Amino acid sequence: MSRRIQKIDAMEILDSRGNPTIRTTIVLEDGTAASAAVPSGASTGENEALELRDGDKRRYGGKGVLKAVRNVNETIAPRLVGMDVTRQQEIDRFLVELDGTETKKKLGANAILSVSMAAARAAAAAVGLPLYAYLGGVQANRLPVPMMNILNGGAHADSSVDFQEFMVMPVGAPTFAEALRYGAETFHALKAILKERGSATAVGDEGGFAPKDLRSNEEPCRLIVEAIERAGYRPGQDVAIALDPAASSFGDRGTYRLARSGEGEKSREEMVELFRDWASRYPIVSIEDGLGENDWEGFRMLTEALGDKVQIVGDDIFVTNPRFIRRGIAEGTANAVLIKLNQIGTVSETVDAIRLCREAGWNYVVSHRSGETEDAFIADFTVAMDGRQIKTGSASRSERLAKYNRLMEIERELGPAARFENPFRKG
Ligand SMILES: C=C(OP(=O)(O)O)C(=O)O
Ligand SMILES: [Mg+2]
Repeated sequence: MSRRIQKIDAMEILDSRGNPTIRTTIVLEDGTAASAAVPSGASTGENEALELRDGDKRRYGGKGVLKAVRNVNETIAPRLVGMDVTRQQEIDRFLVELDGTETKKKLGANAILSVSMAAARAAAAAVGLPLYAYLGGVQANRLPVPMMNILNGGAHADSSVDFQEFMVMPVGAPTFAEALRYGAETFHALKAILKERGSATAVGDEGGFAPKDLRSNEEPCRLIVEAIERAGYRPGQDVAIALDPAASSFGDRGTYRLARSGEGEKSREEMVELFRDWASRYPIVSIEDGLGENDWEGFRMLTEALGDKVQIVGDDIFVTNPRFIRRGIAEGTANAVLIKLNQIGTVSETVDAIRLCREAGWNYVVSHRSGETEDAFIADFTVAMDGRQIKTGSASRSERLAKYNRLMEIERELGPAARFENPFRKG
């Protein structure tokens, strides 16, 4: 059966914020067809690969992606037709070279990634394997612990907190499906607590609650501990807390302005002290982007202060780019990397970023974007990469549940071979 590419067809679709994004379908000579859709961030890192948008204000306020669609259909497609779709690295290298820019700004990282992901999916279908097994081989049998964002702030909601994400991690669950249940029950308990207080229970972009009446950035931690207990779990042992303040959105280079909560300005030293204090009082196991994307010194200080107890994750600072991750490893900037395929723009380069983490003994967390689609690629990708953590929103909003539900399906499919364990347990 021929695994050669016969046709590539991209189109504009909408993401979970109602903004345009791109979906590409690859059809092989043997008739196999597979599609992939690309997500989009709101609190993007300044060094991310470029998401090409039309800029025509008459369509979606300039956010259309027809140029990216055209780049796939008119520039990429004719050159890839006839190629063996299982040659992922060759396809990705070809796409990178065809673009020829550092940030993929010529063709657009959204255009390029849609082809790269669709190729992986078409190849998996052609060889008759689930995507996780195709990309990960026989060892791809570990399910990740979900990081479920149950309270939203910052760039993802009009709530009264500056910090973007307050997540629960069911680290004590025995299986992925049980972890999801612990997380969903904690989400429901938090809803009940917010209702009792008279707070709003509408949700933000990633499906976490977004109340406007919280008076500090710390209050969500207190409420979440209460929710964990009310759901019948032990804070820290069964369900822990992970944070993504996304600090670049409220400061950088050493000064942080906590305006929404009215907590005022903080230096990098004060931010590090805040996290040290919180980590001593709450069951916090992971802090992502506690400092801004250019505050390498602040990151290093936080890692020095807490890195032996808490996972320090770099998102905006590393942008899934091996160049920045290498610097981080050399300088002790963090001990983990957030992995987002569209920050770098091809499947192969994302795998390279993960390989670097593994070699350095760093953790890595595969992540959704705040503007998502129903595409569950990252669920399979996480299992393929033996990723032990996935961050993909709360237990509400179907674009987030598409990933969690796919992981339940994978766990069921793997049967007794499925593994699941607390990524922070020592020894
Ligand atoms: C998922 C995130 O948000 P966005 O997609 O808006 O960058 C994040 O900051 O980790
Ligand atoms: Mg982040």
